[in-house]
Parts: sequence; C-alpha cells; structure tokens
Amino acid sequence: MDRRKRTTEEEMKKTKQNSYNGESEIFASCSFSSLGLHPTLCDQLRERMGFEVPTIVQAEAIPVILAGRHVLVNAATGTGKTIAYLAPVINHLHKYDPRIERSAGTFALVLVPTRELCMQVYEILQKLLHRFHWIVPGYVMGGENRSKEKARLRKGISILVATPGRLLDHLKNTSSFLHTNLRWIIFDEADRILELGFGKEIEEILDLLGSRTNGPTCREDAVIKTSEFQRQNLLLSATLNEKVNHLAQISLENPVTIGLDGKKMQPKPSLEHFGSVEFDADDDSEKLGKIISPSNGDYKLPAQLVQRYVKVPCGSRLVVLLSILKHLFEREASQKIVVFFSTCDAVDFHYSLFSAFLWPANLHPETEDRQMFLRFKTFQLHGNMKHEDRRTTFQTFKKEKSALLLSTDVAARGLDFPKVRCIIQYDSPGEASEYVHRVGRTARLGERGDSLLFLQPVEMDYLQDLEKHGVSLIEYSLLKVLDSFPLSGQKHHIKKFISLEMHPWLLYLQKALESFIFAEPKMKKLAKDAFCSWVRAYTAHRGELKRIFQVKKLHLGHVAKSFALKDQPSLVGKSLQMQTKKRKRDQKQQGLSKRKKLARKT
Ligand SMILES: Nc1ncnc2c1ncn2[C@@H]1O[C@H](COP(=O)(O)OP(=O)(O)OP(=O)(O)O)[C@@H](O)[C@H]1O
Repeated sequence: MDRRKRTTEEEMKKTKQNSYNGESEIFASCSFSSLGLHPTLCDQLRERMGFEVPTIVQAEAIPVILAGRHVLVNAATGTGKTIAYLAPVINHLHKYDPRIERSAGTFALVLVPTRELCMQVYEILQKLLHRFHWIVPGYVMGGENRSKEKARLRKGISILVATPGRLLDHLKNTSSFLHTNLRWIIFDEADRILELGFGKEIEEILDLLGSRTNGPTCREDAVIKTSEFQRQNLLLSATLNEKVNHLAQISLENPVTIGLDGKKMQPKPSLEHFGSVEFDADDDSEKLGKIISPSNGDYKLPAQLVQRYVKVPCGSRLVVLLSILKHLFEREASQKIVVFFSTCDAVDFHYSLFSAFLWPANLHPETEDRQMFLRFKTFQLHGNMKHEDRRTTFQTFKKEKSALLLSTDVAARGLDFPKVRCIIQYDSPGEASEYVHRVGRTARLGERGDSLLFLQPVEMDYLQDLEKHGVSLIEYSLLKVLDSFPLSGQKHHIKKFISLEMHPWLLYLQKALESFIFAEPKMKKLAKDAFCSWVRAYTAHRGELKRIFQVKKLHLGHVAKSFALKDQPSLVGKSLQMQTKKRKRDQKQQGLSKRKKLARKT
C-alpha cells in the first residue's frame, strides 16, 4: 500500500470517528485532495467556492462515489450534500481522454423536486465547472420555454439538472436529446420527489434510460441498456421514507449507505410504493430488508439549532405573528427570516397585508405621517406565482442581508439561502420530515439558527409526534415579547389571570387589523380566499396527523379572526361542509376498494 493511500485511510478513519461521536462536528479533518479529487478541482473548490476542507458527509461520500459504487446518503440539512455528489462526477468527467464533447450528450443527470432547487444546483455547477469549460452544465424544468430547452439539449448538455416532469417530456419528445452516454443518475431530495407524486414519472424515466436495476417491479422488456459505461446511481436526502426504500431497490445496485448507521432495518416489506405497479411483497421481502428504512428512527437535525414552539389560541395567531416578527427585526436590524404557510393564498394574503399595514393612527398621534407597521423588505414565494417572479424572488432573497420571506413548502427543501437566522412555521408542517426540512433552511453548516413552531392549544399533541422522531422543542416566552410593546405610549403588564387572548396589546392590534381589512375590499377578498384554502388544507392532513389536526375541533370564527376578518365568511361554511362530506364519502369508497384489493391478494 503506498503512503498516500495509507494517509487517506487514516484520515478517513478519523473522519468517521468525528461523525459518530455525537458532537456537532461539520467539517472533516482531512483535505479535498486526500479524498482523491484532482488538484484543479480542489483549487476550484477553494478559490471559487471558498471551501477549504470537506464536510464530514463529503469526506465519507466522495471516495465511495469516486470508486464507482451506488450510494444512498442520509445526512442532516445544510451539511454539503450537493458538493458530495457533484465533485466526484466532475472529477470523473474531466479525466476522460479524449475530452468529452458537447456532441456526446448527457453524462450525468441530477433529478430535483423543485424549480428553485434546479436553479440552485445549476448555479453551483456553473461555479464548479469554471475551469472545465468543455463540461457543459444545463437544466430543464417546468415553466421554462420548451423550444429553447430543446435547442440547448440538441447542442449537448454534459451534466443536466432537471425536474422529473419536464425531463420525461424531453425524453419522450426531444429526439435530439442524446443520453446514450449517461453514466450517473442522482436523486437529490429523493423522498420529496416521490412525495410530490413523481413516482410514476421516475419509474418511466428509469425505464427509458435503461437504468432500472432488477428490483421488485423491473419490467425486463422496458430495460434498454444503452450506456457503454457502468451506471452509477446516487440517492440523497436528509430524511428518508418507505418510498425511497423502494426507489433504492429499483435504482441502486448493492449500494453503500452513508449516514444510516444505527437506523433500524425495515422489519417487514411494505406493500406501499411510489408507483402505479404494486409489487409482490413475499417475493421481495429479502431484497427489501437489505435497504435500511429509517422511517421509525430519529431525524438528524443541526445540533446548534434552537427549536421552540409557541402555543397560540387560534384567534390570536395573526397578531402574535406580527408581534414576533416586529420584535425580532427590531431586536436585530440585520435579520433574515422565513415564515412557512400551508397555502399559496395564505402567502398572498400575508404578503399584501405585511406590505401595506400601517401603525394605527391613534397610537402615535404626535407623528403626522403614519408609518409602516413592519419596516423590512418582504418577499413571497409559492407555486402559483409566475415563473419569472419565482426566479427573481429566489435570487433576490438569497442576496439580501435583512429580509423576510413568506413561503409555502416550495422553499422547504434543499434551498440554500445564506444567513437565514430564523424559521417560523406559522402553519404546521404535517409530516415530521417536512418539519425537519423547513427548519433546515437555518443553522446550515454549523451556523446559529432558531426555529419557532406555532401550535394551537388543540394541536399540542403534535409535539409528541415530533418527539417520536427525536425532535424536541422548548417553549417560547411570548408574554415577555407582548409586554414589550407600547400602548398609547405606556408599557403595560398583563395580570397573570388574564388569558393570552385578552392581552391589551393583542386586542388593540387585532382591532386595528380588522378595521384595516374591512376598509380595503381587495384585502378582504384576499383574506377570504386565504381563509377558505387554509381550512381546506387543514382538512387534508393524513394518517396519524388527522387525529391531531381536526377541523371539527376548530372554531371557524376564530380561524376567520386569524385572517383579520370580523366575521366568518358565510358561504365558506357551507362549501366546507359539503367538501367534508364529499371527502368522507370518497374515503369510505377508497377504503372499501383497498380492502377488496387486499382481500383478493391474501
Ligand atoms: N466543504 C465546504 N466548506 C464550506 N462550505 C460548504 C462546504 N460544502 C458545502 N458548503 C456550503 O454549505 C451550504 C449547505 O450545502 P448544501 O446546500 O449542499 O447542503 P445540503 O446538505 O444539501 O442541505 P439540504 O439537505 O438542506 O439540501 C451551502 O451554502 C454550501 O455552499
């Protein structure tokens, strides 16, 4: 064994120790070059990206990927998974002799769940490839101009980043898209791709690319092995679930698992999988057991993240949110905060409100010009926005030093907004995995970060659900914050026996908000729409969570208050009732057919 190899192995051992001692170690005690990366790429990482040493997940994954193995990576949010897969792929590609050419088509494919993540990975690629101009990065994604994409594909894209729907579209309809040299397929945020319902597309993509292994649902006729290279597939996410287990089965061959140590083996094969074809559980039980399922295990969260919850009665939610935001931005002028909502309408409403709401006139009668209540830059991001607006928001918020982003879960996964200091989950996230990804937008790469989860008194059991995944939260001291707001120039102190809803500051602010909304027909319409879709989203919680988030436990009048509406919109009540009835009817029917199917199987 030569000296260099021995040193690398020793360093790797050290790295492994670091990662398993339970400390919040982020960086490995080795260099990029010791992992086997070419000096030019190491220079690029250092000079262009500012990365001196690899993170632990990079130190573990890069040598294994360089060795050509299929890999499943499960590491906490913000630990550098993107470089962990891009660096070895580039390392391989730049060594091809003769050099690869555009006309040789696509060698590596990175599949991501959202457009924003697609852009983000593409931008990182551009930086990494600065000195390797013959390796061409590119992207295809929903919302973009198809013909322009076709033209780019015709010219040739060596490393292609794509969202699944648009990729499948090109695979079927763009004859000039050359992928016979494809060597790598990478699933970034694999579980989210599947959760978004792209399971069928992924199966089709794997079939069309001839990259499906002989996993449980392999259709021999669909597999056309076109690549002269050995295929290498990689799957990465901070959270994994049973669907990923299945994807791993059909796309990875004898994979190396990174970051799954201590996770439980899947006890039984599951009938559920992400596609349309159900596979025979008995035949595949052995295979399924090989891939580890962490679905019952703990999620990995950045150790330095301070996680809090705040218990707020439904009717006071909006005023509490406004108060906390004001408090946070006034306490620290340079702040970056992301607030998560459950629907696009809720984001629209809050964005318009925050951008227009002025201090009530009677509070500062001495000042002639009424001032904005919240005085910081606010952005919104959700799936119903125009593609260009989404792109601009994403890019601008990234660069801002101090700003607020109101978003749906479109920003929950993978997005790397530098220096986000706090995550507020105003609407609860649902699955614990979603909680983990949302809070993962802060406390990245060892930096400080806070998170705050809003819960109503009837939703407090959600904390236990999080506990099951090893996530525990401490309570936020709300009263201190509320007491700090001046009312008619005076500081006030709430008496202990008064409930939170009766806090003078909250009452005052609520009244001011309601008058503001009442006087603005446009705002009122936004508030009503947001109310309707919020209730609809609330009824959509699935599985165990339906027990916690029950719409019938809510007072809809109080929900209306949380949108600053004086009254509950009357028509909504009726349509909601109809919807709930319809949903129950559908569920009954679905349950029946599922049971029938199962009965036929056994
Ligand atoms: N070796 C390194 N040294 C310093 N910074 C790094 C290094 N590797 C990655 N980073 C930076 O760390 C941040 C997080 O990286 P990345 O987005 O790849 O994390 P992730 O693990 O994919 O997170 P998520 O699970 O949220 O998608 C990015 O800003 C990236 O530029």
